[in-house]
Amino acid sequence: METHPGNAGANGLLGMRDGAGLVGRTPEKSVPLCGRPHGEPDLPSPQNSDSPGGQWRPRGEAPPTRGRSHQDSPPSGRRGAGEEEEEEESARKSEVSPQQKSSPAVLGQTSPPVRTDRHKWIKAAGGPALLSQHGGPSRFAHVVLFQDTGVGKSSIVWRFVEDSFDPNINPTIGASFMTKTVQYQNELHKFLIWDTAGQERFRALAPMYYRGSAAAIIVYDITKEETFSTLKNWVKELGQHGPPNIVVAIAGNKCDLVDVREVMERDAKDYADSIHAIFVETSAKNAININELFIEISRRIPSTDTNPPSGGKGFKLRRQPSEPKRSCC
Ligand SMILES: Nc1nc2c(ncn2[C@@H]2O[C@H](COP(=O)(O)OP(=O)(O)OP(=O)(O)O)[C@@H](O)[C@H]2O)c(=O)[nH]1
Repeated sequence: METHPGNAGANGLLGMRDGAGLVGRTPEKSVPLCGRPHGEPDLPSPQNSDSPGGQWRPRGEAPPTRGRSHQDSPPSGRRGAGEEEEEEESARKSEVSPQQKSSPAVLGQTSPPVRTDRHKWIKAAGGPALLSQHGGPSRFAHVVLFQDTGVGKSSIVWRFVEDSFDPNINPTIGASFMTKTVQYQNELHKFLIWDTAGQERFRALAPMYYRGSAAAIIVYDITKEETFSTLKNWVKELGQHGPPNIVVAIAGNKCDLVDVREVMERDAKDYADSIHAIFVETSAKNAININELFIEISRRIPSTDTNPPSGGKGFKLRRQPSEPKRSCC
């Protein structure tokens, strides 16, 4: 089991968060938006996944040791699976909590390497058929998150990887890196996630992160109209300078705060449709549509094998079964 937050500074120092867990079966259809119940959940939550190694803990229990930081260079392009393995091993050498993520002091901290139960876990997840030649997940996807500070990028990633939420999370410095492996159809997909800092002083670093990415999640805060405006600048930049076939996803975060909404869901959806982007309203706080967002990204990233993913056109969004029952939006 692995978990880990961290940061990268403008000087190229970066942190790593690492985790793995199972997300269940294939999404089936589209529609639902934040807070609307949409039938029975079709994806097991992290809590009820059977991930060996105790990746997911019961709610209320203290988080596992989390946070890894290591010193490295930002990505200069997509890397091979073998390099990713090395990257992970390197990252296991030190740890940092999410509360510490902006503290330069933690960047040099180290702790004993954390043992990974990757192979055991993969076997339990589905057997050798899911393994790639090198024994790891069969697909890797670099995903990067962008936007202004405070929209909830880190919280989304933290929710996805660790299924936790920290209301006092610190601003990201530079960027942080985390991983999570999910099952999609008959494969294990490993997400390698760059969470970039939203503060203006780190703006110039963005190209280093999106150049090597297969997908970009541009997050806005539904309670702040200006974040929806800046989102369009990111879309434009990605269109001009990003990888040609990068999958773009737009996430309207904080949909638990619907009472103070400034961005209409319909407007955002229409815009997303106009640029052929994935769209979803999320709540990192209430764990709404976070897994679904990543699963849809996984679905849209072109497969390199001869068996392209099958299934419907959309994906089914749902309220996470692990969440409180109160309505969101
Ligand atoms: N109500 C609510 N608050 C959220 C949600 N997601 C994040 N927040 C809060 O928004 C604030 C900013 O969250 P972050 O995840 O640090 O935002 P960020 O976009 O990563 O910010 P930078 O790291 O500075 O780029 C924190 O106080 C979070 O607790 C959400 O879904 N709902």
